[in-house]
Amino acid sequence: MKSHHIIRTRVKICGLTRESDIAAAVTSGADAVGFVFHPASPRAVTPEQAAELCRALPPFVTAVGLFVDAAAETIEATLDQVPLDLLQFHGDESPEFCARFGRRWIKALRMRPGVDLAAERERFAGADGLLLDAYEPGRAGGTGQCFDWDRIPPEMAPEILLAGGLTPANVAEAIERVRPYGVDVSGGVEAAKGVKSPELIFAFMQGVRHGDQRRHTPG
Ligand SMILES: O=C(O)c1ccccc1NCC(=O)[C@H](O)[C@H](O)COP(=O)(O)O
Repeated sequence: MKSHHIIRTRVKICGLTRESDIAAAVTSGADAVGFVFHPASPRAVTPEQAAELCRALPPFVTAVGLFVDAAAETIEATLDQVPLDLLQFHGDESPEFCARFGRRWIKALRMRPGVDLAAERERFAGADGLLLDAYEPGRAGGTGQCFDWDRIPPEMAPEILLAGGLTPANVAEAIERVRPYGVDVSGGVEAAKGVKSPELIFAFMQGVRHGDQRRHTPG
């Protein structure tokens, strides 16, 4: 992914399951919505459900499909049914696997101890973006946990999507400190697992706007 001089942090709301979630994300100004095609997740949707939810999406809002070490046939069958703009690979997929679907794709990297971000960035140079998420042993993602943002090399920040434990209360600080290309949230805007809260989505988007003001206010 190319580095950009960012004046507005992009936002993806992940794990939407209902049409009212889409309405809240869209009306609050989210750039992207994520559908989790990982059966073990409490936010999982079927291709049929996701196709229906995509019908509620207006132009200029990106539909992202999230997979965790899914079989190629499963992903292809999903793509046959759902008009996804972008694939998000959240498991141990290789760069070659991620690229084989002829779609734009991003790779999630879990911030396990000792992860070599420079090496991962080189390995996934063909990705359209890298999403950094918290590491919790035995869980693939959506942990609701933050990782230490100081582990992100500043020169990488304009290319990354920051995820993991973001909430309306901490997103402004995250943006000011990390200065990422975008932020990604799931649990922080939920009333219960898999049930998004319109109020929390609006509050999160307000937090992003505050963060954007702070990232451009000289120290
Ligand atoms: O949401 C899940 O349940 C999930 C399960 C397995 C892999 C990834 C999953 N979600 C990924 C995301 O929703 C986000 O990319 C990110 O992890 C943010 O989650 P959160 O910490 O809850 O904000």
